[in-house]
Amino acid sequence: MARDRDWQPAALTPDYKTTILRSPHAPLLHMPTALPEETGPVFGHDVLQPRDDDLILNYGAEGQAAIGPRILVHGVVADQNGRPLPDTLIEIWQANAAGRYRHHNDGYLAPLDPHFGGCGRVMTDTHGAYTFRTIQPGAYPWPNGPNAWRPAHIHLSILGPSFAQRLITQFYFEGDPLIPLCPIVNSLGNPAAVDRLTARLDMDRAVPMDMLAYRFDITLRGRHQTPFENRTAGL
Ligand SMILES: O=C(O)c1ccc(O)c(O)c1
Repeated sequence: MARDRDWQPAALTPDYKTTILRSPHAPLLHMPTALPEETGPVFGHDVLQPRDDDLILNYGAEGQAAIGPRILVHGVVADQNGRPLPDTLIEIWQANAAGRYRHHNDGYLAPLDPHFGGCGRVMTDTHGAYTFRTIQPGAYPWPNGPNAWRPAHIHLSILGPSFAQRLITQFYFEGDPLIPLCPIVNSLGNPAAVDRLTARLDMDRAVPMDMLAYRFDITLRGRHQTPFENRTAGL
């Protein structure tokens, strides 16, 4: 099924300032893929380490949990026909509870957490389902305007069976008042597309006395497809 480019964020959205310089200024070229991109490399369960799906514990010293609200995130990855996709690699990266990334380019004054790395990986199971544990990220300021703040979000990369099959996106948390103020969110022209990037509180999967749960389903292509992050929408 062809990608619906009107559903995806436009590459040039001037309110999101970095798109002005980096969006394509010439018409896109169609580059058909060939066997090398369509057949590999194949990622298997052997790429995962035991705590890759547990961002609460996978970075700190043994037994030291990261600081912040503990959450479980889960969902199903499905294709354009709603068929669940097993053995799909999901990579995760995010800021810590204070809104700071463990990255040398992040100069925000909020502290790093010595026990939080902010990266993880998980494979979908035979039912296309995934689950990981993490810390709810904080909102953070960014240099898009005098007082611009990103809503709390978690980045995901979903890799299909070959390199050319990749969806990179970021999801938000239901009820966050910063969502409608964000120019990156608003580069999605359609409220239904914003809805597709909003994880829902899921009390059925919350773990009593431990953590809340959020559900975020991912659909590749089709009418209800999960939108890309703006910076990859041109791909
Ligand atoms: O592309 C950017 O400029 C940009 C800035 C801040 C973010 O949180 C982000 O996801 C992208």
